[in-house]
Amino acid sequence: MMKQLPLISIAGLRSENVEERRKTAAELGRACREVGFFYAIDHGIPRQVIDTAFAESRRFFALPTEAKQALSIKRSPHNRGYVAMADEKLNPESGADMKEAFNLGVELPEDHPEVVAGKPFRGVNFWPENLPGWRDNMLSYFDACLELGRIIHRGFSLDLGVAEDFFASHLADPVVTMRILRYPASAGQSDRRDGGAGAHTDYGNLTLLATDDVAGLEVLTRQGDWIDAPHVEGAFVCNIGDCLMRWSNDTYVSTPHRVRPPARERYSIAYFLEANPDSVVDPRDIYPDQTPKYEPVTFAAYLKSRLDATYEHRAGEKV
Ligand SMILES: O=C(O)CCC(=O)C(=O)O
Ligand SMILES: [Fe+2]
Repeated sequence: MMKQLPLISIAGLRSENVEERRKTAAELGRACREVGFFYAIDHGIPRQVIDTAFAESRRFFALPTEAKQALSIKRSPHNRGYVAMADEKLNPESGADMKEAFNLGVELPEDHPEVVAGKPFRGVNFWPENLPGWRDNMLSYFDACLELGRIIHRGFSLDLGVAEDFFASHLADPVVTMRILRYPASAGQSDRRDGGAGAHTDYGNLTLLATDDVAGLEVLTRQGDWIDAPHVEGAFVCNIGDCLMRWSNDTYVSTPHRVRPPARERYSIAYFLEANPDSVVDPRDIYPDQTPKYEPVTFAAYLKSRLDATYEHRAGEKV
């Protein structure tokens, strides 16, 4: 039985030498086919950028409730803003998630033509007031993750046998959801194993998750066992989302995971790298000779269908 997730040094993906890149890509590929999760070390994002993002996250969640509610996701048709405790059910068949979250997307100015046109997922970010430096620090983390996510996709391309830059155009102007998360201490009150975040798969291509040292995340292996995904110093927990599973005609797997109510207050930052809204996700582009298991779909249409199922406040919305 698989007891722990694979740990992969991804420094080789930045090598000039294609053989080095291929070697790392093959390791990634194995993990993505077998469990859909891996720890990435030697990822190149400075520790200080990550530590600062966590410090800023604490600063945000410590704001008074009214200040957070003023930035509510319910005011954004673009999946940005604050999600209050118990407002989300990642597993609709289970209870509400005991967590609060704040979502950021790609930073766009108010006068950006796609923002003006009201294009789905192309809205402005909500920024908290009176937190000097917060925006810049969060955007530094955001940009570092975007670069890392693109590099990991080059590894996926090498492994899947398409051109190394296959995903580059699909990630040129992508939808990204970066979400800072806070799970309150459960104080032994909840015996729901999924009380922090209900069992779910992620929606996009690749998730880069940074955790603090409080345990909670669990992953369902293909053999049907829930295993712990403990914090590993200096590593991102990376996982494949449903969109990449679909794109790769189920070659890579998107794996259910959940967060149990933590013993102590827990913070994490999930970075969901998705695709350009207009990118057509078509398995035939990767495997022209296989029978496609899925119809082509634009990324935006796909994401909308998934979000509508997760949030009651979105029910019946156009975007
Ligand atoms: O907080 C975590 O460790 C995981 C969060 C997660 O799976 C998600 O937000 O999709
Ligand atoms: Fe997740």
